Amino acid sequence: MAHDEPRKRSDRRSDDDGRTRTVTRPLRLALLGCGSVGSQVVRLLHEQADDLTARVGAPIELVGVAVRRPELHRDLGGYQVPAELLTTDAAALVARGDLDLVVEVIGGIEPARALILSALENGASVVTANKALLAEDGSTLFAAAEKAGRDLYFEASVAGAIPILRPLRESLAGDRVRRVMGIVNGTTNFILDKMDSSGTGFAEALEEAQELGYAEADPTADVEGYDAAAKAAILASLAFHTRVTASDVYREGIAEVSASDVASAREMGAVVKLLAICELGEGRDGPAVAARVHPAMIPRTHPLASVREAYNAVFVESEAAGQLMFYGPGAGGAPTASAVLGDVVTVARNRLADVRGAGESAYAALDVLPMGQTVTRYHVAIDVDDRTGVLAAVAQTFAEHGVSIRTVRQEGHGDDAQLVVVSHRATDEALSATVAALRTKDFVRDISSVMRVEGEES
Ligand SMILES: NC(=O)c1ccc[n+]([C@@H]2O[C@H](COP(=O)([O-])OP(=O)(O)OC[C@H]3O[C@@H](n4cnc5c(N)ncnc54)[C@H](O)[C@@H]3O)[C@@H](O)[C@H]2O)c1
Ligand SMILES: N[C@@H](CCO)C(=O)O
Ligand code: NA
Repeated sequence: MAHDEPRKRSDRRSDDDGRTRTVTRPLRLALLGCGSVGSQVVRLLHEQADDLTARVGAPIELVGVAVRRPELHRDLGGYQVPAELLTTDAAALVARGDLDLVVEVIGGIEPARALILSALENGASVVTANKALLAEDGSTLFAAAEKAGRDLYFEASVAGAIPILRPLRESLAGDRVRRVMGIVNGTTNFILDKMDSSGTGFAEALEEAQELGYAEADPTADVEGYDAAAKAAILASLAFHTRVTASDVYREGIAEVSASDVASAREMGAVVKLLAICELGEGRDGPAVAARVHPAMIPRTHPLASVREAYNAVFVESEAAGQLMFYGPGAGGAPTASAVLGDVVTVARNRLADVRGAGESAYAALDVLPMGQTVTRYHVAIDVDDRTGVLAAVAQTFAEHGVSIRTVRQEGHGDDAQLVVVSHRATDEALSATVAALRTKDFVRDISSVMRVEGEES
């Protein structure tokens, strides 16, 4: 059904006493996918129907649920999904033409992308939790929403229940964001927290995360930083009004983080976290965006250091507001469904009022800095010969690459001698060249730990 002419959403009627009242028809919602998140969306829509009606101004009617195996979805926590609502034909459901809202919680690129595009073309607004799709091809979705005059909301796609995209899109729309630094993957935070609190190695901590159901059987997306990189792309796009895709984000996972890295961090009053960092840097032609995901040491006094277990948090620094911290559960069916429902209410209100919320904001169109040009600091633990002049030679190597040293300390003596150097800020290119040069020196026996340091200015 063409949606060029808005369907009539309410009628003005006169009561017997002559007062007019508004009769509003229900808003029709279709759900795509009924797994961890989708099943909780159905539950909340059902259990909170009266409150949602009051908040939106019209009832939200669930008119279809696309699933792969209907026999698995009849009973959702005691609520019987009417059999006639379940369908295995998601494409037909989104194309039926009378939908107001479509919630996509299937995940992945296809068929999610085709279904979202069809939903928008057929006149529905869309709410999605799909970080992978938004980070790969958000601009296609935004353009389709713009063309259709409909909304595209996705709060659940980054840090689950934590309100962070709405603050960036709306609350901070009058400010100038400088940096967004977050722990946006619960699985890896659980593993690193375990390594920190118990001294175990990566493999053992991963096994425990898998036993407790935090990590998937194939943990690649979390452990190698792909999940966090997708979220970083979404955060950077919103914070800096620039299109940033997952492939623009520099990415290193946590598989190489060793028990001795964690112990070394502890020695200097720091903790290792997998950080997603989106910030403004200096490009050749002015300000540019830098977006990266990698393990880093942060001081234990930093707000992000207190984020334990599988929790998420996002630390935002902006010009006028200063420092803001958003903290909470970054995953799980019900917490993620909370974020989805929040978007559903907003989008439903907009449909009733025949207005749109904020669309894509990419007007700044900043360049994205390569990792080599990004400014950071390094912590380097160097196993060295314990003799006169070695410390001076190490310092000389840093100086030759234009990298200034902030602190240096010696651990152990003789065969166990180690120099632990923390640099001042320099480009990643200069810092990695320094480490490469150190590796060639005859007095260097091994470089046992190299890690970036974040959370302090100098
Ligand atoms: N689970 C979380 O904690 C969490 C947190 C934030 C965001 N998300 C995002 O939410 C989305 C859903 O995640 P989930 O954890 O609920 O996944 P899930 O695997 O539990 O559920 C997805 C469901 O979609 C179904 N499905 C697959 N293809 C389909 C198709 N063609 N038609 C109909 N149904 C189909 C699957 O059978 C499955 O039941 C993903 O984009 C994910 O990244 C999840
Ligand atoms: N796998 C993610 C949750 C979904 O984004 C995590 O571990 O945080
Ligand atoms: Na969120």
